[in-house]
Amino acid sequence: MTAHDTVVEARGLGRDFTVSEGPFLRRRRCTVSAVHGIDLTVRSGEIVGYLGPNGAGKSSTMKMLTGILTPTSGSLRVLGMEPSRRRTRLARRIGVVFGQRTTLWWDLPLRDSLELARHMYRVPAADHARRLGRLTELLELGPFLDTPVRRLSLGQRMRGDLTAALLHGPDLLVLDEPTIGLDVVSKSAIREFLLRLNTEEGTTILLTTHDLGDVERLCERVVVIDRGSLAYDGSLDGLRASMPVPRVLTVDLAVPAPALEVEGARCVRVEGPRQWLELSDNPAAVIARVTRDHGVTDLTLREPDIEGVVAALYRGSARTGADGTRSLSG
Ligand SMILES: Nc1ncnc2c1ncn2[C@@H]1O[C@H](COP(=O)(O)OP(=O)(O)OP(=O)(O)O)[C@@H](O)[C@H]1O
Repeated sequence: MTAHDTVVEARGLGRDFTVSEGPFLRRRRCTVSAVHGIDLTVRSGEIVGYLGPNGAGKSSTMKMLTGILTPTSGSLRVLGMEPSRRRTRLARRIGVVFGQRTTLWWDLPLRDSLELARHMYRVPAADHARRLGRLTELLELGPFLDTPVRRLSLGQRMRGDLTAALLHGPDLLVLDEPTIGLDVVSKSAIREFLLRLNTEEGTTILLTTHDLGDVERLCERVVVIDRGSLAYDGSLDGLRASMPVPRVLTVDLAVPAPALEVEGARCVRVEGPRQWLELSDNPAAVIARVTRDHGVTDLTLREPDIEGVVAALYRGSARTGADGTRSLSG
């Protein structure tokens, strides 16, 4: 596969659901449009974050990409195949991990679960042994390969699920919230592993996440979807620049004081000795001013999380990014 191969090609992709609404006996059938008019091209070797608020249509898109759901409009090709018609063939070339579900057998040792995955994907024994050896090393599975899955921690289970999804050497890895519920160390281990997988094996990765840390560490490109349609496709910096969401500095004063007046900041909340300042200047300059003029016991700087950025996008402040990224109003 060359670097310019297209892995995902969606044009005008849509999925409607028919649902019953209203009180009993007066129920009406109506159509919910979960996804509509999505144009998306993902090229080989990219890591793309697919972001959006709850109910935006992320899972529905992922299910169409993996062939679980059939689109109701538009066209979709994944690795040159129409997913819903070539689900089994496609499954041999993609890996899928849903962070909140496991594909591992609860009562079996991890090693046996992975052996079953080998049979499901019909991976030759020698290939399996080679890949399992490599993944065991990279994901440090050794200490718990013989532990039943039900006794694994969430972080260990996620490493097991990633291994199961990668043993057949897929070209595309689809991840739904891969770090949800994990502690900081486990999150970091998973992110570093995914980066290595991408750079060393060229695996294309498409992931949904609500964690800005995942996006910042992994995704050069983010695609934002809201209310079923594409809202942004470009870099994270471009997204941030196109809608500045203020950073907030929390200041703990030695003694309670009225709202601080500091150049480059605006006090938005006071609670006893603690104050929250929205910054319009660079944080270092504001921190220098605050500590020069006031007795401060602690300072915390909070970056806007991805939900905040996405929410701002839908308060109508989106513009076209300076780096050529685009944003469409939803
Ligand atoms: N099987 C279904 N039947 C009816 N409506 C559905 C079905 N699946 C999804 N929807 C609706 O489609 C819309 C998009 O849902 P989807 O699960 O794709 O969003 P999401 O972005 O993945 O949300 P979350 O972040 O909460 O998982 C929602 O309004 C949801 O209620």
